[in-house]
Amino acid sequence: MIAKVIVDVPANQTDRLFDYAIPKEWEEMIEPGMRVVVPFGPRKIQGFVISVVSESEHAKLKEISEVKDVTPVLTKELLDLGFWLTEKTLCYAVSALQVMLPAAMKANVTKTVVLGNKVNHEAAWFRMIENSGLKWDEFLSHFSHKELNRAIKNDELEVRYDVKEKTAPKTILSISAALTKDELRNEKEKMGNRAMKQQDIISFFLDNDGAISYKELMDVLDTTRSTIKSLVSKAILKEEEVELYRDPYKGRSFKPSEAMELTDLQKNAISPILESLENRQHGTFLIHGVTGSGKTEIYLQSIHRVLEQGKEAIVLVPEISLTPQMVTRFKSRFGSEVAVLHSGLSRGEKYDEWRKIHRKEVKVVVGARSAVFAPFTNLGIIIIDEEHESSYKQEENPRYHARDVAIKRGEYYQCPVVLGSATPSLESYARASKGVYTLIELLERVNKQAMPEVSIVDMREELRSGNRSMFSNELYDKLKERLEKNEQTVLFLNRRGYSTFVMCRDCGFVVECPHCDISLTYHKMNGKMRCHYCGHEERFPSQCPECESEHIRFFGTGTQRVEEELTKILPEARVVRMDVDTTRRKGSHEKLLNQFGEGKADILLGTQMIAKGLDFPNVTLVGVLAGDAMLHLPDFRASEKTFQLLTQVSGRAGRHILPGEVIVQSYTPEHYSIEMAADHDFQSFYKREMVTRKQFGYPPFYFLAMVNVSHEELTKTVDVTEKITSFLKSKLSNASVVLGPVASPIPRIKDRYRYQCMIKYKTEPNLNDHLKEIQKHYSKDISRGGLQLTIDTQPYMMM
Ligand SMILES: Nc1ncnc2c1ncn2[C@@H]1O[C@H](COP(=O)(O)OP(=O)(O)OP(=O)(O)O)[C@@H](O)[C@H]1O
Ligand SMILES: [Zn+2]
Ligand SMILES: [Zn+2]
Repeated sequence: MIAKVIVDVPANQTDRLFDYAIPKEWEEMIEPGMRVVVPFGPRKIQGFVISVVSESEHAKLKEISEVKDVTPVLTKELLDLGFWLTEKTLCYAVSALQVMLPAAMKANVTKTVVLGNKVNHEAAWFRMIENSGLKWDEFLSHFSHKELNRAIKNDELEVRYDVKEKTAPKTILSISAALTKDELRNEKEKMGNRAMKQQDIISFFLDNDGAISYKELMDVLDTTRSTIKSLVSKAILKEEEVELYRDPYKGRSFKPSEAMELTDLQKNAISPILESLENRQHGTFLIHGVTGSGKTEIYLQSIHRVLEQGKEAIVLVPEISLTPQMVTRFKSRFGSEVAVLHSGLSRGEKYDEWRKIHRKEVKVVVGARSAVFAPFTNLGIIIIDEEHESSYKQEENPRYHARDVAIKRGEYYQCPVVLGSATPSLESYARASKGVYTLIELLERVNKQAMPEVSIVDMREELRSGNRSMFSNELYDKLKERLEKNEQTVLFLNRRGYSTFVMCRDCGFVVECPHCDISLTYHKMNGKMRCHYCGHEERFPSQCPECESEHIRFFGTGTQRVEEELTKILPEARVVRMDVDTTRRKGSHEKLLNQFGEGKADILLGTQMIAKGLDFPNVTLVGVLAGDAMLHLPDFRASEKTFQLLTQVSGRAGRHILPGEVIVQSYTPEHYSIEMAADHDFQSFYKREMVTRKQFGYPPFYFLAMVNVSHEELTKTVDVTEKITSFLKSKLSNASVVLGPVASPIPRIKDRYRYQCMIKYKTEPNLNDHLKEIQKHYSKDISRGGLQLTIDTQPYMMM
């Protein structure tokens, strides 16, 4: 028998099926979707079996050297999905297959440079490599890529690959009874009144079933390892390795929650979803539900129905709203049926959660983007909460959008896909308006609480009237009022585009990264300036490098500075600060939130990560310090993002009995995205923004594709982008627009220049073929490492 295998070498030349002979002893065993190790040139690499056939057109085949799995890790459905992804996102098949598996299952290939067939004693590396070879990275720290390539071509050097598994399941030595209960009773009687300690242990196994670890048994019975061992040696008990799951939620109990009686609005909203479930028919539903309208309860009750049908559910939640609060809502409703997948888990923990799904030990998975690939085989529903979030798009290969994958899987399983948001993306809302998706509206909050009152403060006015602080008078007064009334405030600072850059007050010089064209950010913690793109660090200069003035200062408003100012103007306020710095440690996110939730703080100050999902009854004021910070990003979605963010943040106030109030500070208060967010007016925003999109030819009126080129040499970068642009212009119809070559908004990162070419089109049936041709044409330049080319068929990052 022959296995057709996709090998783990992401390169143009290897992006196809290779035939391998299956050794006799494995013929029964090998199935599509299993991982194998195969010889490939001089090395051994990992691969995926795609199909098993009886004949090959090639005469002499190498044999598979190792089988890594006992059961397939990818089902037929997922294998097909992988090839669909490959077509759609123009990635290598192996990247598409790999993205569906936890990182721990990726082969860890170590590369070693060893001597080739032609020995060159003169070469500078000869002595260093002679005996055992040199690790790839080490070699390249001494010699250049060019030298390496030349030597490989001349057969003087070779690269050896070794496959190593990254994470093995964790096991623990456990004890269980080796005999039936009757036999155990017999053994115990035989002991008479000797060996009482051993009899205690036997009694324990008479009362309990299953296995228990040595440690636990020793603790419970206050006995010793040797006492237990003696029973093992008499074959009364037996030892076995039991797989242990690294459960990140271990030891925490979740109060069980009951389904709530749905409001009439919720009942209307859920009914088309339930109908789709009963009819076993796929449909995509967009729930446009204002913040606090009870969308989550609808998700929970839909899932409940799915479980009753004996099926499984996937719930996608953006990484930053995958808060302990969110997880608790699912765990307390569905208990141990729930697996959680998010980036806060260690590699091993993710692997364990994945295996629970793979072995059908859970029926619900709650997770970030990649959870859309959960290896269920009887899916009943896929839910995407906060569907507008751009984190559902993966920004590395394969550049997929979780929404597309969800719909593809929903079609396969003939099950509903539910998208939910208070601020749907323009793309989804347009599709719902056209009837491609079913629109479900939920425009009132549960219990009809009013939407919070939003007032916009013009910060230019504040400045004119002499207030130089980052708090407007109005926000200050309201903060003080909340302190007096013992109510809580959420203060939101959008740090993106608002970080602390360093500038000379005399000449206006801004300190930039020497490798990337962006300014360095000042970090108070260590007094250094740091580049957010490449990590480059510098000491804070004592004088301006340009004019030597001593008036060089940091500007902008990081959360640290806000906190400092708060303690100055409101010394009695207890502040919890949540940002990347304070939540780096595992569990700190949860701890800070609990602290706030238990009323141990008056103000929760934070970045994006506090913008959504949080639900605290005592929060009556939300302050947005810089409402327009995102508005001026070079991104056609800037207004949409601003609207979404302001709406989400405002949604944190007055969700329960106490009414809420929101203050948005802005330097451009008249911008429609700010005004309409303040009015909670999604419809008007949608209409207004659609006009702009139509006018400038952006989604959802046009499709986009983006080609990004980067190289260390500027001329090469421009030259390649130029060629690509004119190639596409010659191939595409006149109705399509090809823009470029232009420098990317960040024109240089890590010493590499960046140019782009953007394609706007309505129909281009052959676009992907043309793009593939480009990929193929430059594949040599790419594999030599000089040129980077990324093609995105659905771009979200314009930078
Ligand atoms: N039928 C119901 N009866 C009583 N309370 C409800 C009901 N449905 C939801 N709630 C409560 O209303 C609050 C808001 O609901 P939920 O969090 O589900 O809204 P949401 O639309 O998901 O909000 P957001 O988009 O802002 O996160 C929650 O505290 C929830 O427990
Ligand atoms: Zn200066
Ligand atoms: Zn840099």
